Amino acid sequence: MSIAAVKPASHPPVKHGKVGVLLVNLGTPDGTDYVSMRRYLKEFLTDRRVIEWPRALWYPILFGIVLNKRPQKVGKAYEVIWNKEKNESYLRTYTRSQAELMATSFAGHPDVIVDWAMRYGQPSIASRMEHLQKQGCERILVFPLYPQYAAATTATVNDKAFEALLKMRWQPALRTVPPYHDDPVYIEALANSITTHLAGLDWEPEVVLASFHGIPKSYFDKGDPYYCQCQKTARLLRDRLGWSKEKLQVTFQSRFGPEEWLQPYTDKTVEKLAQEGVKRIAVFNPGFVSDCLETLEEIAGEAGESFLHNGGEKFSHIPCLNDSPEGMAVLESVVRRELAGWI
Ligand SMILES: C=CC1=C(C)c2cc3[nH]c(cc4nc(cc5[nH]c(cc1n2)c(C)c5CCC(=O)O)C(CCC(=O)O)=C4C)c(C)c3C=C
Ligand SMILES: [Fe+2]
Ligand SMILES: [Fe+2]
Repeated sequence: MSIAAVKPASHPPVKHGKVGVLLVNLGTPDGTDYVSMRRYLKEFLTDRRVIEWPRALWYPILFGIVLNKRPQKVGKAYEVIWNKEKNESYLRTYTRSQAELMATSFAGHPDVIVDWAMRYGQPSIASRMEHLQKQGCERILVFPLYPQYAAATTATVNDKAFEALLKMRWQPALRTVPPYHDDPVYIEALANSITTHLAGLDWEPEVVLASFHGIPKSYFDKGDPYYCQCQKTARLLRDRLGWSKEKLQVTFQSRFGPEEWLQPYTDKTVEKLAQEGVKRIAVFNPGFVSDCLETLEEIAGEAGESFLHNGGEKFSHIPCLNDSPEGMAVLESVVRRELAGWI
């Protein structure tokens, strides 16, 4: 007997048989004003995967000091790098564009639906998971947009995705994308973006810094593989480019709070290189899929100023892969591999 024969005429139409792909990046405030910034930072900094301190110790500092002062300070920094045309941060602009371009590349697979979400702020992971499920996705691939795994980034995205299933009667099957820090397609795309960018300059850098976002050293001591994966990305890039450890140096940026973070620090290294007489450097951010506050303001802006202020002469920031054809080739090759058996 066929299904059609047993389904009563009154049965509501049910969408099914689709596969969802959900690209997820870190997050972004809705605006640069105090209220939007505070809402965003509160969601971010109450995440136990981000700040692992005991709540009794952290909350008085967070609610007493950080959430009173930081929204204004960081809001001003966001204003400098805000995408005025779209009235949103570039992280949001690039993430949406990546999802749209990926959807185009899956045009030959009408059963695949590509969407995007943010871990903090809007659109939330839960809202997009629910939307995918309602469109008939019985399988969803969640892609935390971080080449190197960290509990503070990858794991918290995955936690949220699984949390969204808690509220669903008809749960889709869920897959999560593993880190791709050593994927040859990713290494090749980075190498090409570096060489293309440097070929466009009328000077050659003495040193190129691969600046990754930092994490507290204590997270590494507890077993986070992030540091090792950053080092492996850099080693593979050195091999590919034929560069020495002195030419391509790894640093860690964006320290937050009083703890020791992964070293060497980007800001201190930039200062030191200039003071030691290095005149020309370039910096790129291999751990960031898209340009954002941390790359545009902290590196292209602040680090550049600091290098020139301390005696350096030439500074260049190499953009992230963003929604470039090379960047999309990386994301698409990872997604196609992880969808194996589903499409
Ligand atoms: C203890 C705090 C933080 C950890 C650990 C951390 C890890 C981490 N973050 C990224 C990527 C991004 N972080 C961004 C902004 C940002 N990060 C923190 C704190 C920690 N990050 C804060 C408080 C902020 C907000 C800005 C500020 O107040 O300084 C962003 C930018 C978002 C944007 O909208 O532009 C990204 C991206 C990684 C990859 C990482 C660990 C590996
Ligand atoms: Fe961060
Ligand atoms: Fe920062």
